[in-house]
Amino acid sequence: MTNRTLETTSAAADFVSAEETEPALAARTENLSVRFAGVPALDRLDLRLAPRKIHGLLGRNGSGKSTLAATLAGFRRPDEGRVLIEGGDLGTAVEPYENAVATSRICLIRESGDLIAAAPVKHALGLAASLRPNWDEDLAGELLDRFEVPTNKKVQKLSRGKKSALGVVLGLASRAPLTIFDETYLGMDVPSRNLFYDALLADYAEVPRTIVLSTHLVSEVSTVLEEVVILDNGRLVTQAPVDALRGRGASIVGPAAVVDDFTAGFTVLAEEKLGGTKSTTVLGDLDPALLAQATAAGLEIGPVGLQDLFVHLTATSSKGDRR
Ligand SMILES: Nc1ncnc2c1ncn2[C@@H]1O[C@H](COP(=O)(O)OP(=O)(O)OP(=O)(O)O)[C@@H](O)[C@H]1O
Repeated sequence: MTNRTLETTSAAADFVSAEETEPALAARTENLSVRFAGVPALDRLDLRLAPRKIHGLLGRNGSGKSTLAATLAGFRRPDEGRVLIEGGDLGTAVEPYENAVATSRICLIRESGDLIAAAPVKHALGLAASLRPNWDEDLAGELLDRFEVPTNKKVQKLSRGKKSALGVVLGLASRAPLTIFDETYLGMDVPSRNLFYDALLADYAEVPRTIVLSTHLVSEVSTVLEEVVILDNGRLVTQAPVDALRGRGASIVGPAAVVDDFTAGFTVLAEEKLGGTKSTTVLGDLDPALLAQATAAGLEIGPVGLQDLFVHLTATSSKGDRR
């Protein structure tokens, strides 16, 4: 056996053992409804979050993302239906609400931070270390340095961006089998958010676990996500792997007149023109004959952008009964 084969075999073995030994939780909702003063924020949701995947929870403002995140984490009791969490050392499926063991395995980081404002940052870190069974002190230190979060300051004295960064540090270093970031990183500037995405992917590769990123910054997170849940008006619009979603349409690029000719009859999601070149994003399947025709006409075909699809799906769904 060559060295290279040996290395490959050992890397594969490491991967398999990480898959088998690292804790990760699966979650599902069954007919889940949550109402505020009788108005549904979540309306009969049935969805599944597979373990060891990075899920995007996408929706426009007020679509129910935060309510779903809080209910998944056991912060809120469903009005109807249920949330079930399973896997890891939890054994069979359990409802997280008022379940101390389950909630210690779920880390929800919210924009509000849920931190004691008057306490120093190091107090928040100490509390997380005592509550989180998988807390990684070294990772926390490394991330605090990277995001330049001062640990002696009181939480309330941090800028919005540094508070968000503290949330990211707490969320990642907790290494919880189900980790949910509810738009926490939105207070961070673009370079810091990029640092977050890099840190998330690097740590996820080391300790694969179930991650949920709730956001409306769809294009920015699209390269990080494996699975997507789209909500609108408290209802599930779609749930699918990112690749499958991207296959629901295509972007066609080429000379404007040729693109217009080719895309006539398709539902157009987006159009962009630069000089004589045009890019049109369409919905629908391009069969092999059409693809061959496009290539012969000198057109370039690519997958549909997640953002274009998101805008289309939520716009269509919102035409119904808005609350
Ligand atoms: N505590 C509350 N009291 C009353 N209504 C609420 C409460 N929390 C949420 N809602 C309502 O529930 C619906 C869903 O809100 P939610 O915050 O879950 O949406 P979201 O997708 O997270 O929105 P955003 O992207 O703006 O944060 C909205 O209509 C909102 O007004």
